Amino acid sequence: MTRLSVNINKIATIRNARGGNNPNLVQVAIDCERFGAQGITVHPRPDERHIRYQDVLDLKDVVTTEFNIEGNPDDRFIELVKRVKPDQVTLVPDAPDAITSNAGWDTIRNADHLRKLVDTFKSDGIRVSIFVDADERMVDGAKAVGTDRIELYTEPYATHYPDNQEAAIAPFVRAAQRANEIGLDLNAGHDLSLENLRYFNEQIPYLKEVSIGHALICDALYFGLENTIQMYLRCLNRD
Ligand SMILES: CC(=O)[C@@H](O)[C@H](O)COP(=O)(O)O
Ligand SMILES: NCC(=O)COP(=O)(O)O
Repeated sequence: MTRLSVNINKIATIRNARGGNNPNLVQVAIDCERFGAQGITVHPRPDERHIRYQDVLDLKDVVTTEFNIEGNPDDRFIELVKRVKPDQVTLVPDAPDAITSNAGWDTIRNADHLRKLVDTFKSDGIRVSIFVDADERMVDGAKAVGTDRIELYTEPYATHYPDNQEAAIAPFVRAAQRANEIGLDLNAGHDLSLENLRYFNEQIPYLKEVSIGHALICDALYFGLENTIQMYLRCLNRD
């Protein structure tokens, strides 16, 4: 079964637009779980343009499914994650000024750095996932630094899916097979949507979890949050 973790960054974006507490991020997280989400993902960024560090502390007390914190492991992020002790931390190499995540780690060039990070989080009992492109060398590099999981960066899949599904999925199938062969569990995320999710999940049987934010929150404007989460869950149902 592939689990759906709802990324609530965009809820914080809307809240921050007016400076108050509407929508209430904590209540939305509780409601996402009530509507069927099997995890909550947040991606605090140094400028706190959506998720604030305080939000992560507040969410720790209410998330009852899987809590996944994603981000670039600078000192403040490391301290936050070690304080909150979520179920999973996903390490993402995004620059502070990036509009959104735009690449996976070079797990070979950054091996020493990643190994230390993996050790520090695992020593606190936090599962570690490393964000990587669909490249078997990067998958092998992730395994070598001791991570529990990888998250495949799916933006290239989402971009090419409308033109050629088979070509778009091919590198992801190869990377997923490699991860499975060497005993790495597999997550995926970025720009997954109602259009492209079902095919991705069908083609990659080893998938443990997808984290989805942008498209899901956009869809919720039309279909409502409960309906939308149920629609995404149906895309993940392989029966
Ligand atoms: C790692 C990843 O792909 C997502 O966390 C994505 O970066 C969402 O972040 P934003 O909501 O800031 O775009
Ligand atoms: N890890 C990916 C994520 O959390 C959500 O990415 P997106 O759906 O907002 O592109």
